[in-house]
Amino acid sequence: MSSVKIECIGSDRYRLGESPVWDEKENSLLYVDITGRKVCRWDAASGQVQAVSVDAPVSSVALRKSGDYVITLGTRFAALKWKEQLVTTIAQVDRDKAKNRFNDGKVDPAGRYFAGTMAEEIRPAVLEPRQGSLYTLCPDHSVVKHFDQVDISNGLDWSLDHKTFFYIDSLSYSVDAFDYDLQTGKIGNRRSIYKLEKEENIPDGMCIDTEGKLWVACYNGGRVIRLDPETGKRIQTVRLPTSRITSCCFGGKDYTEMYVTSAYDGLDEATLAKEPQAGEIFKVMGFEIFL
Ligand SMILES: O=C(O)[C@H](O)[C@@H](O)[C@H](O)[C@H](O)CO
Ligand SMILES: [Zn+2]
Repeated sequence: MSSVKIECIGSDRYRLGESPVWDEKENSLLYVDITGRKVCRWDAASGQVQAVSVDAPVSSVALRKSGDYVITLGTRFAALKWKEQLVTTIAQVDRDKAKNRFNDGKVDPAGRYFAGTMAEEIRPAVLEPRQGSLYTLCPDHSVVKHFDQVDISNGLDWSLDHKTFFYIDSLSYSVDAFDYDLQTGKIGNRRSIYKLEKEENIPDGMCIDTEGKLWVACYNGGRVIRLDPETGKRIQTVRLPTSRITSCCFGGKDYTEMYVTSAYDGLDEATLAKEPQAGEIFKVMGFEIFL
């Protein structure tokens, strides 16, 4: 039996909340609203949210040693100076695909920013297929392309021993693994480790816990699921009060809380009435693994 407790942080709702990242030094949660074109920062102590508006869909945010951030903005990797609200382009991808944008991204244990792209959605999860690619922004600002033919590049993370890279292309309904070489940043030997069940719907963002198990946000599935990458089995389900669950990360004191983002973009009036919490950011507490 699961005894988790779910709260929402603040009362703000986001069109397409994504990319939660815990900033330990600042005791804050960073996240984005992709279609709302905002990078947000929730201060855990005060409960206040600050936001920086940007001029294109912003799909992920990563912490920099300097204290500022790198973001994926449209088809660009860009630096964001928070106080100055200043955005400067670092690199651009998919120049031949005018309608593409970046989607989820995350930094590997050696400081490489992995992020993938996708075509513009006509409505959520409906788009021209195979237009996306997976890229890495290296610390020297060079960009590496790993592969193309991606539908919706989404959740990603690394195993605790850094030897495996986990990756989701949403419309494959699969969580995949690759061998990972931390020295070179190269990936290889792709295989599926879990196929989502019908009611779990579309796999979106993901994170890994201290036991090396994966947590996958289920878009249109109203839940996060915990997977054992060794056995390929689902070992826990945590239901959230809204259907469009987009991503998750651990954070808070000692990293015992999980922050979960959600979206309300594309929901019709009737669903919105039934799901008044669509688009909120949730905090999940009371995980058995930390008790
Ligand atoms: O949150 C994201 O990663 C995408 O930007 C969203 O658009 C949804 O995931 C997608 O619609 C369903 O897969
Ligand atoms: Zn996503």
